[in-house]
Amino acid sequence: MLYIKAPAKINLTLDVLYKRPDHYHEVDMIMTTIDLSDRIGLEARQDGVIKIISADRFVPSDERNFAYQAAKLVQDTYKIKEGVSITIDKEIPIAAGLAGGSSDAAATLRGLNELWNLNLTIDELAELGAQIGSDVPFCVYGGTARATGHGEKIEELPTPPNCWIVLAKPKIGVSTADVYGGLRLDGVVHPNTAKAIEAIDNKDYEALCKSLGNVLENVTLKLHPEVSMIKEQMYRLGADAVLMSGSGPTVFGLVDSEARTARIYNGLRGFCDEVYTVRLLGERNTLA
Ligand SMILES: C[C@](O)(CO)[C@H](O)COP(=O)(O)OP(=O)(O)OC[C@H]1O[C@@H](n2ccc(N)nc2=O)[C@H](O)[C@@H]1O
Ligand SMILES: Nc1ncnc2c1ncn2[C@@H]1O[C@H](COP(=O)(O)OP(=O)(O)OP(=O)(O)O)[C@@H](O)[C@H]1O
Repeated sequence: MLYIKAPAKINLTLDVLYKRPDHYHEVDMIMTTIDLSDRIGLEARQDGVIKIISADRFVPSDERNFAYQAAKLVQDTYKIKEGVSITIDKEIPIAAGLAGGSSDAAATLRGLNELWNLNLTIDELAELGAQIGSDVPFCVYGGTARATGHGEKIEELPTPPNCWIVLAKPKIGVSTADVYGGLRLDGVVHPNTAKAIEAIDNKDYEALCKSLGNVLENVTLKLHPEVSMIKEQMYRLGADAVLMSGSGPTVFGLVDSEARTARIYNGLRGFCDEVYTVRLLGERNTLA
């Protein structure tokens, strides 16, 4: 069995520039991987079948699974006769704004490149990934990056200043399409992406904290007031900066002291089931 780690991402910034004539929005965002990961196991099979195995009953076991779609895309594109059993050990909360399904697809692409001896470059894997979902190319590379276009154009960035990250996910799932659909661009406050990149370049933690921003936040906050409540609690408990990731509903807080991280974690556990303390995973992926 070949095992590949599939880490979650958070959006340090998420700006939307305009609505495109296709069903996408033009975005400009900074994403970074965190050490909360699913584990993907790949085992070759000779019968041509793609089989998804997961103990988590919320993970689809058919062609709706992004890892399945990744394997099918590779089979069809490169006329592969072999099949694969894909085991998904799920740690990343589902429909959380943490790109769990996208990361599973990306890990499957990287793994199949090895299992089926495809010799594709990481750029070619990312291009394939864009056919599955907007977040998949970033997940193929990992690390930290600026993503533009509908999310598929990736420019590597240095690792952000070191800190702890507390994640809290309220008990609701959010549809990304609904959140983009509810966005009204007139009057939105755009994050300053250039300033955030400068803060990352300079490893300036305080400047990074000041430049976080996500234009989708207000849409999700209006739909789900419990997200606002978690944001307020995180601030009250002492996080240096607090933001919703992606289309939500997961909220993350940046903290530069271990003691404060523990206090925030313990304080949030009181009223939120899914709370995690994680670190940034600075490194970019090499091929699996
Ligand atoms: C919110 C983010 O997770 C931030 O990283 C991404 O922008 C969304 O990435 P994703 O979940 O991989 O999104 P996709 O599966 O490609 O698209 C789901 C739906 O979200 C909307 N969508 C997505 C990306 C984008 N740039 N504009 C959009 O309007 C579209 O309605 C699309 O049909
Ligand atoms: N491998 C997978 N793991 C989890 N969910 C999956 C997977 N494949 C498909 N899905 C479906 O995708 C939907 C979104 O789940 P996912 O966890 O990827 O959302 P997300 O983290 O909010 O994504 P993003 O941050 O990219 O918008 C779920 O409703 C789920 O049924």
